[in-house]
This record gives sequence, structure tokens and C-alpha cells, in this order.
Amino acid sequence: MDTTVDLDTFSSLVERPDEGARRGAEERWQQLAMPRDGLGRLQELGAWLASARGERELRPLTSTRVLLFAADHGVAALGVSTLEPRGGTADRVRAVLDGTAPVAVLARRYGADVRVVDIAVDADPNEFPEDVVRHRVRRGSGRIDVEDALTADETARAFRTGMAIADEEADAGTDLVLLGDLGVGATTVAAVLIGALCGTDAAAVTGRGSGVDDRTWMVKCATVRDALRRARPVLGDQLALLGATGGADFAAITGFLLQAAVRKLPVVLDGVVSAACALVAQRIAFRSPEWWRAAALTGEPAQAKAYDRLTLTPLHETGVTMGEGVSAVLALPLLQAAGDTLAEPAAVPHAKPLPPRVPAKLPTAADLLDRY
Ligand SMILES: Cc1cc2ncn([C@H]3O[C@H](COP(=O)(O)O)[C@@H](O)[C@H]3O)c2cc1C
Ligand SMILES: O=C(O)c1cccnc1
Repeated sequence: MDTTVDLDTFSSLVERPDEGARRGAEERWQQLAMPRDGLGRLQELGAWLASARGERELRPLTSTRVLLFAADHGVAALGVSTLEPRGGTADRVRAVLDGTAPVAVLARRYGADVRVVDIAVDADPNEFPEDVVRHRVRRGSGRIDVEDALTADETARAFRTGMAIADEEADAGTDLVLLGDLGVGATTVAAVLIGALCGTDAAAVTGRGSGVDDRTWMVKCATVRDALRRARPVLGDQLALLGATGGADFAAITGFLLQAAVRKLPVVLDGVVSAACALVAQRIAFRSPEWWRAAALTGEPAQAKAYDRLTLTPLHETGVTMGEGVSAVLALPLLQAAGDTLAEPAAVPHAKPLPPRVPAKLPTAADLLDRY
């Protein structure tokens, strides 16, 4: 496999979603029998879906994929997670594969298929089915506070694997991807990448992850601080950054996001990990965020900073903090609702044009007192 990656081509290869289709969707919303902008955020979502899929007549979503990249992280050995570094990620993968993890339950409920890609889980490869482990580039990653996560070759391989998976999904006719991750220690790594790209200090990006206590948060913060120092010299080279202070899942997700944008495949981002990768991908191709929507905030301060930079507004506020694709799957009924209402042919036009929206004049205390 050729392991070179030319990042420069992405900025010209990633086009904007179809503006004509977006305008068509907006006109169609105006024809529905409802108050102006009556369907709120669904209207923006429907217009986004129409423009991403380039469809003036939006077809309902029929082939949605939950895509979870799984990897272990060297920093987990420092105790920065509440999950066991040994076997924790493998356990999560098993729970998704056997259908008991919340993301699997919800995916069944909403009719989405789940695909797990083991890109660097630290477990015996014979433990998982061939289609799950076949993309693995290594077991785990280096401790990013003191060493590189990956070699340059591993980084490029992981990145290209992510790109190949985007091609596989696009070729299979997937119409929407809900993108999540499984990985003990992953919120520490995500904090480093976002902190490095936003120029913030460790305390401003370090969160509670899987629920760490104050003492562990301090250890996590020191780890992020040390890794931020290691990120600084490679800030201008996104692949080098992913190799020095990222991991195979981060490299693969970044490659996936960029190639998905090239293939015009819309993606819903889940937690702080996909947010970190989205921020790296934006550096590579500035138009790429137009192909994504953010599901929700998971409570990680780094994620909120990343969405600020990406000008992405989360779709729902459910207090879900667990990552693992759960927030992204919870956004699916909203997207289905937007698609279905927009695709519905029985739009009843208004008998007369809607009056322009004028801000309501609210009564002052004097108005009210005059009345009595
Ligand atoms: C029981 C349990 C199930 C989980 N499933 C996902 N995560 C979440 O925790 C991990 C990231 O947090 P950290 O960086 O602190 O390790 C990821 O696997 C994420 O999906 C879980 C966390 C717990 C406790
Ligand atoms: O944002 C996430 O993905 C996240 C946050 C907390 C715990 N696990 C994952």
C-alpha cells in the first residue's frame, strides 16, 4: 500500500454542498402550510441534507451508518480514565458488536446499521471478526506526553484507511454517517489536539471524560500540558500533529472526514474525538465543515471550543456525555424528521402570502397600568 498522503489536494477536491438544492429546499419549506419558519431547526437540517445530497426532490434517508473507530491510547496507562486501560476498549467493542451497548440499542430503534473499525485496539486480533480487525494498523499508541503516538508510516496508513472507508461507504450507497469512537483515554488526546489548534492552555481544554475525580483530573491536566508542548513544533503539519499527539483513530477519522466531504457524504459528529478530528480536517480543507453537523455537546470543554471554531451548532441538548456515538444516533430522528417533512408531496400552499415577520411589541409596565 502506498503510504504517502498529499493533503494539499483536499482543499480543491472538497466542493461546497449544492447551493441550488439548498435554495430549492428553502422555497419548499415556504410552501408548507405552517407559520413562517414553523419547523425551526428542522428547516435548516432539511436544507443541509438536500444541499449535501444535491437533491431538489429530497429522498428519505434509507441507508444510515453508525461508524465507530476504536483504538487504545498510551496515555491511558497514566490512569487518566475511569475505564481500565487493559481491556477497556475491547470490552466496549464487544458490547457494541453483541448489540448491548446503548449505541447499538438506539441504532436498532432508528434503523441504522452499526460498523466498528478496530484501527488500533490493544487486544488479540482473533477476538474480533475479520471485518472489524482487518483495518488495524497497530495495537494501541505511544504515550503522547513523552513520545509520538504513531510513526509517520502508521499515521499515513491510518489516515488512508479512513479515506478508504469513506470510499467504501459512498460506494455502498450510504446516505448519512453518524460518526463516533471507542477508546480508553481518547478524551485526553482530543483535548491536546484541540488545545494545540486553538492555542489554549491545558486547564481550559481538559474535561472529566469518562467521569474522572478531581485528583485524576489534575493528572490528566498535567498530561495534556506536557503533550501540548510536544504538539507545538508540528502545528503546521497536520499529519505530523496526528502522529505526534494524536492516535490511529484520530488519523483515520480525519482521513475519513476529508474523503467523505470529497465524496459528498454528509456526516454527523458525535463527541470530543470527532470534534478534534473535524478541527484538524478544517485546517486541511476549509470548506469541509459544510458537510458536517454537530450532534450535541458532551460536556468536554475542548469540544465546545472546537465547535466554536467550526461554527457548528449542536442539534440537541440531552445531557448525554458518554460518547460512543450515542449523541450522533440521537440526532438521527431529527434528520429523518427533516427529510420526511421536506420530501412529503402533500405540501398545502398558503392561500395568501405570509405577512413579513415583525418583532412582537411587548407591553411595557406603563401600557399595562394604563389598561386597568
Ligand atoms: C462504562 C463506560 C462506557 C463507555 N462507553 C464509552 N465511554 C467513553 O469513555 C471513553 C473516553 O473517556 P476517557 O477519555 O475518560 O477514557 C470512550 O471510550 C468513550 O466513548 C464510556 C465510559 C464508561 C465509564
Ligand atoms: O465527548 C466524548 O466523546 C466523550 C465525553 C466524555 C466521555 N466519553 C466521551
